[in-house]
Amino acid sequence: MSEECTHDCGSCSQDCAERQKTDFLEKPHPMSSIKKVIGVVSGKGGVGKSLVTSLLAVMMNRKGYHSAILDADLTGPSIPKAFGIKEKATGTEDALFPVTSKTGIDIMSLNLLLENDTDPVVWRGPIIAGTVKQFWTDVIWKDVDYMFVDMPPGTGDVPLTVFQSLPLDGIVVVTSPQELVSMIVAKAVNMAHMMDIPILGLVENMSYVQCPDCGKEIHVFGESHIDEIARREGLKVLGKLPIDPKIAAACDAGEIEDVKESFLEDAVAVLQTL
Ligand SMILES: Nc1ncnc2c1ncn2[C@@H]1O[C@H](COP(=O)(O)OP(=O)(O)OP(=O)(O)O)[C@@H](O)[C@H]1O
Repeated sequence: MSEECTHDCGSCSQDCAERQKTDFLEKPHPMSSIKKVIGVVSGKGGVGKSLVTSLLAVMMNRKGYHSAILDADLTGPSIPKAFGIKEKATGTEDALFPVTSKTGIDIMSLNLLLENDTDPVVWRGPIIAGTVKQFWTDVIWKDVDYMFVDMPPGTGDVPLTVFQSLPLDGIVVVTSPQELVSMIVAKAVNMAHMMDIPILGLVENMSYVQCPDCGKEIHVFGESHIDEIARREGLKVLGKLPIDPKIAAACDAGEIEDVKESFLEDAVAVLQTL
């Protein structure tokens, strides 16, 4: 503690031994039961974060765990479409109920509450962040083994709220080869360290294209550096997903649960150890 200490930790950045930890964690609905909460993050939009969130939920569900998805990407909620969910979420005066997919994955997303899927969400940051918190506090999540939180891209207001309000057991960082991977990964790593949240590992999406004739892997964005970066940061690589027209078609058709390829087996193995 410095001699000038005012005992007001809120206005001081010193990381001294006396520092009081501020706990912003929100309590889930009293009728909820959620064992593990995993955040899926990316440095920028469009790298396939929602796809990886969906595939992780599908694969864990296939292993016999009850999966759920909290879609915190409110301005680009793509989860319901990938699962082909057309119905709307219902609720009572003091609770909301998630919609269950055809294989039993519970999902809450803003698009399940909007009258039209195409309604834009022209809300300011604090309203968006408040809504995400409500998806945690006001939704009854029953007997969930693994909840996957599809985070908005970047390190802005909403990801920060999720990091502070939800008891995350770990995060998975999704990158693509054409990102400035090293810097983006370092940012995510630093943010997670600041928040004391374990990084489970990295997933590289759009890593390569597999030639349908000879099976050769073509690295359209150049050679991947993910292994080298992971080594440098002391992280695991949890999977490399190819660019696959079948995946895009499954997302568009709402049939993500029918994707059988097991690109993320290493991620599943790590999740099972939590
Ligand atoms: N490996 C892949 N092969 C084929 N299509 C893919 C692949 N990864 C993602 N896509 C397609 O790219 C689009 C964007 O993916 P996705 O919504 O998962 O990205 P995102 O990072 O969550 O984006 P945002 O940050 O904007 O929400 C989707 O239509 C998806 O089907």
